[in-house]
Amino acid sequence: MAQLDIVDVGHSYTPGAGEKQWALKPLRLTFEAGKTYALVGPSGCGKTTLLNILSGLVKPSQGQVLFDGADVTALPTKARNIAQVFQFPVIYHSMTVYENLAFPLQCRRWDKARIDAKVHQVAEALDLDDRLGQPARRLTADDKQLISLGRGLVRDDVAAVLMDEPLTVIDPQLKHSLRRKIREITEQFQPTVIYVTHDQYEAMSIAQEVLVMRDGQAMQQGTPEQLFEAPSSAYVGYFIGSPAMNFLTLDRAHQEFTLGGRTLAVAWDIPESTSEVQVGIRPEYVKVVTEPGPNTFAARLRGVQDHGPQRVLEIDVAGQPIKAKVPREDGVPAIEEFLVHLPRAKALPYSDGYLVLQS
Ligand SMILES: Nc1ncnc2c1ncn2[C@@H]1O[C@H](COP(=O)(O)OP(=O)(O)OP(=O)(O)O)[C@@H](O)[C@H]1O
Repeated sequence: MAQLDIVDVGHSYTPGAGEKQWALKPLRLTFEAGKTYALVGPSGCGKTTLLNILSGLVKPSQGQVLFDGADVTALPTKARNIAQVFQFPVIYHSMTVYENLAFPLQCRRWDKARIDAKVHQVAEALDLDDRLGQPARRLTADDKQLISLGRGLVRDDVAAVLMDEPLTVIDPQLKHSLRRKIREITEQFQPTVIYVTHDQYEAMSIAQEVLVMRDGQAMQQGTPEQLFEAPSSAYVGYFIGSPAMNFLTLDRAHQEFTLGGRTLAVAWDIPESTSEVQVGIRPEYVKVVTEPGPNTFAARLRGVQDHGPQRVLEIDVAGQPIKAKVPREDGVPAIEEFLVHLPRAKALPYSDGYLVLQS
């Protein structure tokens, strides 16, 4: 498995049209060997373009693609030694499940015993071991896609496994277990995986690192925890997490920040020249409390959404709408006006849509 580096890679499908036409704005990225990465973002943000640049399907307008330090930018897909899994299963219907999994290894002239051991290992990980003798054409679309995944993961000599929305055809009921299976398999076999999805849950549950994209730009790369706890922009705060992160506009006098006339006790040091400051706080950290104290603010209940084991309270604080995600057993505040606590450690400063970094 290889480390993949993107060095000042940018791409425009309309060469010569200028910067505004970038499908992928020039960027530098490193995908470390043996890790699983998700590229996530809305339709048209450049995920597939980046994946296709890695696979060699698209030659970038500028920059270099390195596999373990070797420049592969000019190499075609076939010469890059990668495995690809697409939205729809790519399998041989005339072959059995076993033959489908063994085929890429036979092509690489592995000996029979080694192929047999590997096929059984991967089939077991995918829960396909009881169906190895079945003709692949008889399988459901879900199981066919499992074989596609298996074929991608069976070769441990590939530089990387590139997956483009591989769970699109999967029954929603099965998606959850398949995500878990992909996570288990990648932990077991440790391939370098680049996984494209527009679904934040999929990205956060499968990948060790997630790259959030917007308009051909990498907005933030980090672990699921980093993206949740410290979004570097309001965009990432909105895109990751459900409901989205709350943003409340503050009044300020030098380094004193207030909300509806009450002080928000935070240890921020924000330049005076910084325009409008907002506090960003995840709905999970907004707590309904009964006793006034530091960082408690008067709140008014506007509505309640039922999210199964949790409830989302729609609240007004100082005339601004926010949401609180609370365990179901906490119940709904019995009165329309109550207090919410915004914990200092979870309150982050934003200005002009970006996190204001603290020294
Ligand atoms: N072959 C192409 N020719 C011209 N423009 C293209 C081509 N492929 C993609 N684009 C444009 O490049 C931009 C990025 O598209 P890309 O397919 O990489 O995004 P994406 O995030 O993968 O979206 P989706 O999830 O819809 O596939 C979009 O504006 C798209 O319209």
